[in-house]
Amino acid sequence: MSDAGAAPALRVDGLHKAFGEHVAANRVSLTVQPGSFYGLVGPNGAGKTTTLSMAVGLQRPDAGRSLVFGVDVWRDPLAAKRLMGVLPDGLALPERLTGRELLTYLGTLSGLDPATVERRASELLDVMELSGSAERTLVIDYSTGMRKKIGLASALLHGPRLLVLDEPFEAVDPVSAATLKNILRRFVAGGGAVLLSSHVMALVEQLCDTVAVMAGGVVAAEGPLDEVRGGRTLEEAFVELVGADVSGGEGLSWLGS
Ligand SMILES: Nc1ncnc2c1ncn2[C@@H]1O[C@H](COP(=O)(O)OP(=O)(O)OP(=O)(O)O)[C@@H](O)[C@H]1O
Repeated sequence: MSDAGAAPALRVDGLHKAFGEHVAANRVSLTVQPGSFYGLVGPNGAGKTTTLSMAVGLQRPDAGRSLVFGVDVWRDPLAAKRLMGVLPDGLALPERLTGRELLTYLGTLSGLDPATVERRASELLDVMELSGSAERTLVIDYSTGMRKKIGLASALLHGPRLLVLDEPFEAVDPVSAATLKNILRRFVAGGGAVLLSSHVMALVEQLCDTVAVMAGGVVAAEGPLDEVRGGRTLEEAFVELVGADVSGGEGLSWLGS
């Protein structure tokens, strides 16, 4: 293992993935520093999920590598996984468990002692507002927002130093979103690094210090938020960078007639 103290929290280097003729991620390189809140934005189909899933070791790249605090995700997956917490897109959770049972199961699997698992599970369930009556609910009966919250609790349970979160705020109500934002800010203030993808520019502007804009499988811009915005809103910069046609649906004459 290399010196984890000196290395970036995440270094993605030339990650490439094609599905048949279609290149979903084209030699993508990104660097997330410790203590950084990093936002990955891009239109639908830009390659964000493909990039994140390769970066964390869930999808094997055709080329390139991913290092978590200097540890190669594909060469040393166990060491890399100890350092990161992941909230994948379309998270598949064991569903016939309650939230507490799920955390207990995952905490035990990750090698934590039972007392630590119980203490952390209780704290996480409280903070995520999944204690009380929600504790008796099976994950299969959770709403989408509750799934995101238990997914984030699962990602935090083993005390990672890097969080990689694919659309963590999707379908989360505003009160829960405020709670999640506070948890993530605290995590970053404590020296952790967060990489998240989102479609919500306002949220990325509010939370992130560094952003990357992806379009058509390539990184169109990466850098400090203010640099990428260049005096505009992130949304304006985004539209310009991805060359989007922001038409108002002029063809839809039957709408509103
Ligand atoms: N397993 C797969 N098989 C075939 N094509 C795929 C597969 N996964 C992704 N793609 C294609 O790769 C491209 C990038 O998809 P990806 O899900 O990475 O984009 P995204 O930026 O996360 O999009 P969204 O914001 O809509 O979630 C899309 O054109 C998608 O159809």
